[in-house]
Amino acid sequence: MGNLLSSNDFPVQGRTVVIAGGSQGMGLAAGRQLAERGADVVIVARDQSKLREAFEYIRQGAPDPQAQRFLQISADLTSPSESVRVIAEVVAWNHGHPPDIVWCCAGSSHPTLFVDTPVAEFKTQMDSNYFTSLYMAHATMTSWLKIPHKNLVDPARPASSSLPARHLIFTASFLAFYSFSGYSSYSPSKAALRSLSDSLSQEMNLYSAAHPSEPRVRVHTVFPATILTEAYEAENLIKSDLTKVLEEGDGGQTPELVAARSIKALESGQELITTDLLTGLVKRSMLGGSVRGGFWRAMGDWILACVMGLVMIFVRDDMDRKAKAWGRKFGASGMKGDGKQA
Ligand SMILES: NC(=O)C1=CN([C@@H]2O[C@H](COP(=O)(O)OP(=O)(O)OC[C@H]3O[C@@H](n4cnc5c(N)ncnc54)[C@H](OP(=O)(O)O)[C@@H]3O)[C@@H](O)[C@H]2O)C=CC1
Ligand SMILES: CCCCCCCCCCCCCCCC(=O)[C@@H](N)CO
Repeated sequence: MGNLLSSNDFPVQGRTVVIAGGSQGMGLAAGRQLAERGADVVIVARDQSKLREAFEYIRQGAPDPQAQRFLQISADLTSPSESVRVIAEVVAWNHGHPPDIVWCCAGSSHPTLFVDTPVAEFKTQMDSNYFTSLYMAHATMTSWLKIPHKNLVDPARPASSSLPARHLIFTASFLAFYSFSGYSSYSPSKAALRSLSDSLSQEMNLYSAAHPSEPRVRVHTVFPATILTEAYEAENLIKSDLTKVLEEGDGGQTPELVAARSIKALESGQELITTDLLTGLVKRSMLGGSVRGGFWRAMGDWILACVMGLVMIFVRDDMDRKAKAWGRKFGASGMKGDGKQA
């Protein structure tokens, strides 16, 4: 609430939101804030007891607990058939209607140096970060876009949809724009999400033109920097000291702040969303042909891109120097002291 009605591109009151990875961290914070805005919220994750706790926390945020509905579904989203089941359960629960908004927050990180990373982990990371989102996107898009022919020729339907748009939201990372030592198993999965997001958002033009009476589908990706969650504390236990030094310029944000800024950006219609200044700047050096959201925003991005194109040369150079100095001082493990991992 609190938004000018006319300028809100992301109305959620009375709408159904699915949050994949909604049982903790950023997904949980987003679920709670959307419930506070009047949405019906479905959370999906693997661990049942965390889901139960999260369900209660989200439900308690609802301003209208009589009217608003909530659902928890336990599923491992690295399996494509599980994503199909999740959407089918949501459709059945939602009186035969697909969800209006699907936000993919599931993911994990294993920030060890390349040769210190068990080789199986590279696939695990793609599964956990990229494929969980891709499978959810595929199941969701199928429910939205495979429209029965009879609906298309219904003369009672308006030629141009006045219904609010549907939204598919991915969660990537700062590291999708600029990666560095320690993130070789994680960053590629997040960069792939950005590429998927660009492909899908372009493809949606086809559907909005072919099915003008259906709600438009919008695709967004959020790129958080450090989020101060339990997962972040856990990743720091295996993270090399070198990686910690390289990222020490980023103080981190609470999951609540990341969720709040993401929702605000969605309300203002942004497609590639950053929630902190640093990532916003680095994004400008990497936008390429991604959607900017209007002429003036594009011009602002272009000016910042000139500046950031130069700044990133020095950012990279500085990190290269730090890595070399580290190697000379501590050897190749990336750890301080005798080079043995703690
Ligand atoms: N923390 C950070 O510093 C940053 C995180 N990110 C990204 O933001 C997102 C949220 O991060 P954060 O809040 O820290 O993460 P958390 O680990 O706190 O939460 C992850 C959520 O996803 C669920 N999940 C994980 N794997 C699966 C799976 N295979 N199937 C179903 N559910 C799954 C978890 O529940 P369960 O384990 O029970 O399944 C949990 O609900 C992630 O995609 C992360 O990569 C981006 C930038 C920085
Ligand atoms: C003006 C431009 C200056 C740029 C300086 C670069 C400073 C480094 C910021 C590092 C941020 C790292 C976030 C990682 C988040 C993440 O996804 C992981 N926590 C998951 O494992």
